[in-house]
Amino acid sequence: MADSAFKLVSSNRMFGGLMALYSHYSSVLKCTMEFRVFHPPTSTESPAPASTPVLYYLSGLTCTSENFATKGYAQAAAAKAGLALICPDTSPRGVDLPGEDESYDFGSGAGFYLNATRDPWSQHYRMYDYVVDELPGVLKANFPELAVGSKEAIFGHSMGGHGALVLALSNPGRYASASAFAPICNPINCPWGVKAFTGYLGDDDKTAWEAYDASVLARSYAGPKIDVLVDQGTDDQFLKEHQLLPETLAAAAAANDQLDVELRMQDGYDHSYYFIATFVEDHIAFHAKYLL
Ligand SMILES: N[C@@H](CCC(=O)N[C@@H](CSC=O)C(=O)NCC(=O)O)C(=O)O
Repeated sequence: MADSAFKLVSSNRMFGGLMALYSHYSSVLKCTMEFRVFHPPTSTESPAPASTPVLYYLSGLTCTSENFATKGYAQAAAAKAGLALICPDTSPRGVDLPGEDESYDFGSGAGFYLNATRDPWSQHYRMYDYVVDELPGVLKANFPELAVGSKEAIFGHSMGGHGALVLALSNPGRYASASAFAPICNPINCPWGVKAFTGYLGDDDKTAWEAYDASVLARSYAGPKIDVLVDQGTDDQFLKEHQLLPETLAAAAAANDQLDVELRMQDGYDHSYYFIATFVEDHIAFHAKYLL
């Protein structure tokens, strides 16, 4: 086994809080993983047990935990609101599976926040369990001031928006709110999703895919009422390529009273971190309403 110790890799003071990078051995993914945490000033200055609400951010294809930390512009708003931002990586790393690094939309950097059932991927690619269970356990053990398990919300971008919506809708009551920037809303019907789900889950039983499709989950969601905010740029190349399908999610949610999805079409914005940075403050304020 690789070095299993939980470690602080680096830390920088930012807006009165701390932007930190950690590493640990994941027994779910069977590899060493990195994740970043923005600790707001309230949590570094007066760390009362379970007092700091936690907002998970799931990144998109090709990302690590770094993209959002360096290009998301979320820390000022999170510092002001007193929310901790948790940024996991997007896949297992360095596990050396054949074909893992051949394409940007499958394998490394493209874990799709699911539990693979097909060999060899099922040995390592279990990002759903990692984000829902293992990582919160690591946070709880190392940062007692974080309100893990009591005040949590989730958001993400593109593949990470898909992850945020799926995790929120398949764990009713766990996350106080969910939001997304340009999420993949109906992966069972888009090229990215079909490729990933075929590889990770196989195509013998496509009903198994539905557990990881936000639009399917939105139709049947029966948990406590949850509000969801989605921002989508109108000039997003992947929207035009029918990878994102926000209209399918909106239609599914419209038929379900337990779910309030606000889909905001943002004129002229693309799929990039410039778009995310523009609206991230709105998303932090949205989650703060439910977490504070
Ligand atoms: N072909 C491109 C596609 C990668 C890309 O655009 N990734 C997006 C997320 S797309 C859906 O999950 C991203 O966030 N990229 C990182 C960034 O910092 O912009 C490529 O390989 O670059």
